[in-house]
Amino acid sequence: MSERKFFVGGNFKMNGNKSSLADIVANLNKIDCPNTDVVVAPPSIYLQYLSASITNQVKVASQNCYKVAKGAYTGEISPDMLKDMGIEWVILGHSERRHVFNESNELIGQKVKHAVESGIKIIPCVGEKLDEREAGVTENIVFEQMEMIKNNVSDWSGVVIAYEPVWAIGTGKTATPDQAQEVHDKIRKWLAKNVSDEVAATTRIIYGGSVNASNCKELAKCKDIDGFLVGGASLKPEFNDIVKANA
Ligand SMILES: O=C(CO)COP(=O)(O)O
Repeated sequence: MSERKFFVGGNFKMNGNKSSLADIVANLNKIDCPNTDVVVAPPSIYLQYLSASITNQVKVASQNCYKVAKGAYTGEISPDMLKDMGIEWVILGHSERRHVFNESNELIGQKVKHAVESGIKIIPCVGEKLDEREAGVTENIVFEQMEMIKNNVSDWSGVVIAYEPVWAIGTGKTATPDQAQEVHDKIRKWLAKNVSDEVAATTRIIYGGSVNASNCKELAKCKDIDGFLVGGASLKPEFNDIVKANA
């Protein structure tokens, strides 16, 4: 049994409105899972709405933030602002940020650095595209992304790594438990070699990509899968079952 606390994140992406989020919150408020960290990330305009209406231990995360504290950066929000509003977590480097909004590995590194230094907890995401997996370079891509994260993390205690193979996101094509475990194991060994044995042993590595109530239990059995980052299914009542995947 891993000593790492199970972690389940829900990434709502650009979905939801006051009415649907009220239903989602009613569902989230039924979660009673002290042995699991649960963190949900609504669109930023609803961060406050969610954090004000959640009544249990579920935490709220931003889906993104910028690399400096304040200034002339129209449309951006900073880790300081998130903290000011009581938000403790931020997702960084999600594949949609990387591939839809062309965020470079370098920019993600800068965001990671600033967020960690600002004292906010981060969920940096890594993962290969389909052509990269097919070309046999999954490891190179993931390690390159990990290198950028490592170079910018001064304190690993508030870091949860999300492995999200791009080909599995929103496609219904989940990585098999073996496929996911193989990459999680490689990331953990990479952390041992490049950071420290302690960081490798204690850092949660969560899987994302078409996780749902039917496939989560098998994935959760894998030794190096410490939880999930859930997209589509986090908008549905089945999210509560995913939270209990390791029970
Ligand atoms: O991108 C994801 C979570 O961040 C995964 O999305 P889906 O669960 O919809 O595939």
